[in-house]
Amino acid sequence: MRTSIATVCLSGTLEEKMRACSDAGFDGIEIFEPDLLVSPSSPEEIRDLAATLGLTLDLYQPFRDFEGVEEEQLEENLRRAQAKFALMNRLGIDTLLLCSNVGTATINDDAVAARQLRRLGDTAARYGIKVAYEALAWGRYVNDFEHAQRIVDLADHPNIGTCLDSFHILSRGWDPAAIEKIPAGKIFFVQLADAPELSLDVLSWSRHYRVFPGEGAFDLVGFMAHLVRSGYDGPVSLEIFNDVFRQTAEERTAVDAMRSLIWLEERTSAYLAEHDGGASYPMSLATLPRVAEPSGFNFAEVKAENPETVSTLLYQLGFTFAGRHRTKPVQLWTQGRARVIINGQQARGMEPGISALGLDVKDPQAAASRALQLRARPVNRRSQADEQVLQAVFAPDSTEVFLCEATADGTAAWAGEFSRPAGTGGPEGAPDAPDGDGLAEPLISAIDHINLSQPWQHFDEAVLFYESTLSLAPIASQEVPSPMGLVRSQVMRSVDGGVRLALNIAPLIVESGPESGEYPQHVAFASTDLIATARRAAERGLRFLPVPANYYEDLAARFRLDPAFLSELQELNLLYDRDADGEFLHFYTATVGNVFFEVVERRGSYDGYGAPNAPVRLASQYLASRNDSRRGEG
Ligand SMILES: O=C(O)c1ccc(O)c(O)c1
Ligand SMILES: [Mg+2]
Repeated sequence: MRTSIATVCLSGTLEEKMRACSDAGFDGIEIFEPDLLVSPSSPEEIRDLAATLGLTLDLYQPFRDFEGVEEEQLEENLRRAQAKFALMNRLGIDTLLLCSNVGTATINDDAVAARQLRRLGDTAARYGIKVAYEALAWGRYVNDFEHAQRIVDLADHPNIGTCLDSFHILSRGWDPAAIEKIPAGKIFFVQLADAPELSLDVLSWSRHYRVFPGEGAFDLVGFMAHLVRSGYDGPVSLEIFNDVFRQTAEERTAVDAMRSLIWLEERTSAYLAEHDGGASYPMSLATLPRVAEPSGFNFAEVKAENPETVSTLLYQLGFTFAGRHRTKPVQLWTQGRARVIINGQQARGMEPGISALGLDVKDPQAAASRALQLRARPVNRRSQADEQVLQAVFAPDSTEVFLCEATADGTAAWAGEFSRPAGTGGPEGAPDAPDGDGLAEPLISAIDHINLSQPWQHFDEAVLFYESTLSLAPIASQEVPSPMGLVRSQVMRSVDGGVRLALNIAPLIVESGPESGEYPQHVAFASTDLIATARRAAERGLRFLPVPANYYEDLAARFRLDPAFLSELQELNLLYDRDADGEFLHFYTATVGNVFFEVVERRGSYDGYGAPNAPVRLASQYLASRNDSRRGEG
């Protein structure tokens, strides 16, 4: 598949955009006319730069408001087109995008539009140029790709064909299956865009909210399948009008864009293999190493200059100090299959915070290879010759994601690098935890989920990253009110729930709030007996996140709870939720730096995260941080 991207997707100058597209690995670009008009480079210089960068110049766009006009206006439009054809000859671009008329059309007659397009085709032919006619979703008379195709058919000119744009087709609800009926030779260009579901006029939706494939709600795999079946084999180009992308560093957006196309190509290939058997088509689709979804969390890592700020909480939650790393200032704390690494390296002056997570995968090499092919940035951590070489990549928010080998017995292959000298207690400053706590089974069995706050600008990118590189699927997102703003929460999970990541857009109060990316994040542990876990933690002096009495009055009103149970919840600052599938009990620790912990117990088949309780947590944390900063001032 030949990949292309419109320069309108990116920030920067035309020259910067071109370099970013080349670096990200695109085959070609569409030049968006306003980008050329403001460039100090001549058309010839742009042509040379493209050649140097190894980019093809696939399309010049957009040409507007041509057809369906009175005769006098048509002559004017042809003159205007001729000037652009001459310019395109200098650029070395052979295809022009013509949008269906949104402004000057006064004649609603396909025969007239077709006749006028034929005249345009005659002029274009003299310059060796093809015109790709695109039905804009808000076109005056032509807003449906099948209608545009009928006009192209009527025009019946070798230099007049169609441009298909997934946004205009899917936003209007047109059936993309009709693409298969268009003769491949008549599809001159294809543009792709995804978009979130919004109730908005199509023009505003298109100009501000388009996103890369996989970041929105459109079925682009289905769209691509129809396109491939049509026999089309030209460029597949991204055309994303998005306010955020236009403000983001162009290198970053170009990588996000490339990832979306690589992923879409793979998905389309898999879809066609499943639905069309061995059929072969002119467009060849590249695939990636197929990897199974991760089966669980291998570890969570917290960076902390003073490890005891974090290890104290872990001890109170019943974790055991499992040892110190042979060569680094790194501690391992475990309970059941839950492992938390406290990393003191390069942590000077930093608030404690989640720095890495490990996922259990079947084949770490294959998983890493897939992630790298999807343009993930590799993490290069120095390791000794006799240590496990761990595969890791950076998530968009810079969290390091380690791809670890899943073991049948739930042990970690790297754990042997940690040891606890015999006869010694816990690490200095942290209380020791007696092994096993005298219990047959640990109360905490595993990491249930990890919650990462995302800078709002990179939220869509993060969703696509986790879906494409790690095969986690997004479930419907939720909005939770907090005193600092609405928090959008998007859970990405494996099918069996072994891995659950909750991505939150961190609300920001610009003057006094935490910096983006420093909003507290948390690790949630699964307990088999939440009340016992909480009692032990209380005995060990845990600072629970306080829950207001109003909450428990509301609980009593909503659920008929046994009064003794209710007062036990209240006494321990526990939260409660129930749905048709089961019950959910949970509590939160106080926050240290930028991290806190949660413990959850799922009863029955409860599969959520206690969303109705999230506002309580956010408000309580807000209050606690206010009090902390007031104490700091006094
Ligand atoms: O919003 C527009 O004007 C516009 C221009 C060119 C396109 O290809 C398109 O899809 C939209
Ligand atoms: Mg378009």
